[in-house]
Amino acid sequence: MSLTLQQQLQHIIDHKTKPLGALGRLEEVAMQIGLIQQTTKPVIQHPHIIVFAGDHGIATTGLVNTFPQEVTAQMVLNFMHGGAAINVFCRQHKLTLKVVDAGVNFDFSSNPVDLISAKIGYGTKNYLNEPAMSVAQAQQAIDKGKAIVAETAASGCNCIGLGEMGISNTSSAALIMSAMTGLPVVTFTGRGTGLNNDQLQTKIDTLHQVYEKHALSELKEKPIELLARIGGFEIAMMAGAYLEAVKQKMVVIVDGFITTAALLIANAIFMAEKQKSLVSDWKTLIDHCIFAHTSHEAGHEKILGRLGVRPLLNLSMRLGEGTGAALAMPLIQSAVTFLNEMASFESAGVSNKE
Ligand SMILES: Cc1cc2ncn([C@H]3O[C@H](COP(=O)(O)O)[C@@H](O)[C@H]3O)c2cc1C
Ligand SMILES: O=C(O)c1cccnc1
Repeated sequence: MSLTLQQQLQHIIDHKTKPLGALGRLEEVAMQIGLIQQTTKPVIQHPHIIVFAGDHGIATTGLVNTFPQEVTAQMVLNFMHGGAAINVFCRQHKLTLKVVDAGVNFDFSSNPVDLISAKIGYGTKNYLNEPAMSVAQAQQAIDKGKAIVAETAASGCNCIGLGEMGISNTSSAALIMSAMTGLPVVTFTGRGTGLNNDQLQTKIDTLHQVYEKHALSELKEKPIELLARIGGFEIAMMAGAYLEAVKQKMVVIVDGFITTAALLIANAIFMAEKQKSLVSDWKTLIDHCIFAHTSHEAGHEKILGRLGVRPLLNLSMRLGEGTGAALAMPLIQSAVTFLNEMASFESAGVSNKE
């Protein structure tokens, strides 16, 4: 009887010159990548980090954030000039970094920078008063995210980490997690970029109000409507990016808190399409994802538990930008390298256990 791919991979891993299971989580990652690429000899080619930036209308109220909205645009320029944390880690690990203007409240046209322009609008509307965007805009952002990843795949990349920049986007992420799980919004409301206790309470009260106003508890199975009410352009674009990356059979690395919220949206879209059998040959979106790290932001651990996944790292980081994904990349490359290059007991003439 012929072995399944999973059995073949397990056999190769178990016959490397090491005690059984001694490479721990790296063995799981090697197996996962082999299954994603449907081969016993997987490769990581031209790994990319793509950072999506967008502004949030709620940021202008100061009720949920400490930093002003302008910081989003300022950080995009910092990315372009190579000075942010994500630039440093991408340079260190030889990752290609792309930055996308998904909807920043700034006109970058006079800046001669290598920025992918995909602006859906100059920031979302303030969802305390009205929906953040139209359903058409949410859909447009998803489609744009798909197109950007399709282009990246066509350039020869088969491994991608997504990152984001958008002042106040921990609030959208918290609302999405709450709507998707049915758990109270307070479970997912954290200090973001550094709120003190009083400011945190104001954020919790504000988001609770938003949750009720937009009846978010009814939108668990309407991810695009949910995005339209309280999303961000960068979150919607990342959701599209995840969908396309999985379709392209890329290895997908999930960064932190906000990127996980975008993944929840993508997964809900995926499940709806699966039910309509539009994607019958796919398994689940989550199977294609390697979770880089547990963010320090409140609730990330809980949502990861709900998804049944265990990230590779826990460094108490709470930055975003794709930094956790960039740091996980060398581990992912090591998983593939040991699978391809390590000798087996047979080839090295090393005696295996009796
Ligand atoms: C200088 C600076 C650089 C950042 N890089 C990522 N974020 C992170 O913090 C923001 C979300 O936190 P909140 O919801 O509390 O505003 C996002 O832009 C996220 O990527 C940053 C935030 C700041 C201030
Ligand atoms: O983990 C994240 O993605 C995160 C946490 C706090 C602020 N910005 C991003």
